[in-house]
Amino acid sequence: MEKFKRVIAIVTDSIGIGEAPDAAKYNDVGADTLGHIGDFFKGDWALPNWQQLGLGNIRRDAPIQGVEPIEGPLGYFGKMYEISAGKDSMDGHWEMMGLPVTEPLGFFPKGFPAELIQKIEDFSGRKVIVNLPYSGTEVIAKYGEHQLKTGDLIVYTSGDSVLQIAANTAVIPLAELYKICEYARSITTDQPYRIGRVIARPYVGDSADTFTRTSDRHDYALMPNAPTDLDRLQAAGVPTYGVGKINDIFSGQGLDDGVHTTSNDDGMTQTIKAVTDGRTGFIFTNLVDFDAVYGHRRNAQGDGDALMAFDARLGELLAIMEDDDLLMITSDHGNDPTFRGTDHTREFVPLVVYSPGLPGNGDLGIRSPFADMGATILANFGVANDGSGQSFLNELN
Ligand SMILES: O=P(O)(O)O[C@@H]1C[C@H](O)[C@@H](CO)O1
Ligand SMILES: [Mn+2]
Ligand SMILES: [Mn+2]
Repeated sequence: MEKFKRVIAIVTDSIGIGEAPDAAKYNDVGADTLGHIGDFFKGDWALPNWQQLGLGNIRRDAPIQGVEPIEGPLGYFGKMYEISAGKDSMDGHWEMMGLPVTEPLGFFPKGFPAELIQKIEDFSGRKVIVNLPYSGTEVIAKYGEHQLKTGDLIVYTSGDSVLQIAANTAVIPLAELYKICEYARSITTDQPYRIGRVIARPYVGDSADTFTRTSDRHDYALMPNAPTDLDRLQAAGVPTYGVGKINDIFSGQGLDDGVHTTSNDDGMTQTIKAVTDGRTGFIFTNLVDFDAVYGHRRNAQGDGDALMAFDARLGELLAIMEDDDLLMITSDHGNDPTFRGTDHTREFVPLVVYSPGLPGNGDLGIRSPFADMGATILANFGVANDGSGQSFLNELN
């Protein structure tokens, strides 16, 4: 008999809480997404709902300005660090679900090999330009007008294992962009090109200062190369529901159902709706704006504002939770908006767990790998795990 009839896990994508133990390997020493956003606001910001659950209690030693530790938080608090080789969304989410990505994927800091580019050109009948690591907003600002004239494909990458294709839908219709991405995905699943994600990046606009990316982004992740905790839950008859890009990240594997979202706000609306609709089992939500709209744009103001907007919606969710609901809030990697470059940052991620039916005020300590989260969800539903994580269900007392 499960302890909780419904477990909700919300991933605040890219909200790290300080450099990870192996940050030096990624040249990310000093990264601290939440701490540096707090510094940017000089403490003049607040996340009252998340703080009352215990977010500020994770960092007693170096408090986040504006989100200090409190006496008697309502939830359980801790932080996790990952063992996956990459610091990307796919690695982080798969590891949460018991499948760390320890075998390094293809990274192309100097651009993709000519033979790979040639295949994409032959398939699409379009020339490929750029083929370098780039910020996705800067690359369309710089090459978008060229693309409008020529219909060339803008291919670029980043510090992650990603192959991104940006296309103005006025000259490359969305359906064609998806077809090209699906082809690119099909030729990049095995070494030496085993790439974590192919990402379709549609945008609109007729000049460099009006180009705007749309929410029709689509991430084509690798298929999980082994069962995840989602598969184990599904096989045990526990309903699994994905909100936001969860479905893309797992290529739908292990998910009964799901809903695409257009923003963090939509993501919280859909999560709250899943509760009011009476969905039970595991509800897995990703809120991507912190990463895609603010983190990669090094926009600390926007990131902080988005966190405060999330916190307000979190208050609505807390108000409708019942004693047999369990909520987990965590992240998949960092993306410090005050840090050099525009890539993710290798950080600890916060872990806050709450149920109205639990006394709270518990320290979950420092955990690794992220798979402890999935192991806890499996334990709640009485489903055997594969041993990659340790459940903390019994610490929720
Ligand atoms: O197009 P942008 O710069 O937003 O691309 C970022 C870089 C990451 O690899 C990718 C996935 O998170 O988004
Ligand atoms: Mn992410
Ligand atoms: Mn990202």
